[in-house]
Amino acid sequence: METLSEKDEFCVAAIQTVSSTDLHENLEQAASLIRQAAEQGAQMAVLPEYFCLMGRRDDDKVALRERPGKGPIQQFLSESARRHGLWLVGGTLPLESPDSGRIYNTTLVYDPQGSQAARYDKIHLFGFRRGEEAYDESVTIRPGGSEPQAFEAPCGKVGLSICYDLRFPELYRALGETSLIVVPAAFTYTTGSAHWEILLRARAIENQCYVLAAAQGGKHENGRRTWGHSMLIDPWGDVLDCLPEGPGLALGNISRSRLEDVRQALPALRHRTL
Ligand SMILES: O=C(O)CCC(=O)C(=O)O
Repeated sequence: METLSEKDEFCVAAIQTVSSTDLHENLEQAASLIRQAAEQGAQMAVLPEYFCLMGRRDDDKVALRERPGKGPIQQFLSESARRHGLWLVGGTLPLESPDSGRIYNTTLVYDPQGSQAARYDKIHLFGFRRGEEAYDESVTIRPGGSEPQAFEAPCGKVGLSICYDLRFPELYRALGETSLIVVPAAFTYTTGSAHWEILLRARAIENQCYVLAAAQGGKHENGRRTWGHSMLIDPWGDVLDCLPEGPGLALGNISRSRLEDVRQALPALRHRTL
């Protein structure tokens, strides 16, 4: 496996979608964007939360749930990773849970051979109510256990998180030192326009690592509006690339020397006392 010490840069892409209520259509959109990412040199691609379905009803995703290791969404992810020879962070998909009527909202990661390399079940479940707008994920989603999850890739340790997790900095601290944090998301237009970029940049600055956030971004068939602004942020907190709206990619390089420069110049990680 080629590592960053042999070649300093590792190219990553955040894929932004505007997913519909149709699984087939969504997988086609994802396939085309993964291909574009590979053509542009990405060695890792991250899909957004619920890239496979933005249903009309909350429990549409429950109906789509798969058993671990079986099912069309997992097959699609594994084949896509292998076909393009890249690391694929598979946004999120619904996996069965022990609760009847509730699923896990899960990120599965595949290596360039198409083998599953990591699994993370979303821990923090989004709840929001203001005026007409209301969400309560806990009705259809069972929270994952409180163990943070990460995997090793050529760019170093990659920490996993999903959407609303972004508001809980203790999760990222619990991951330990990472080169990259990935955030598949579907932030709402309302909360995203207020908080998304600030939270992402804060996580990059305080953990002195890259943050790659792949979002849903646009007006969906089910009436929901998502904020988009998929982006790559460097360990200094600079936004390297950002896609405001619509399907597409935010792309850039992870550089080990950039990570080391920032951590050496400002050794905040070593100054922690708690
Ligand atoms: O935290 C937020 O504002 C949005 C979170 C969200 O949309 C989600 O977790 O699905």
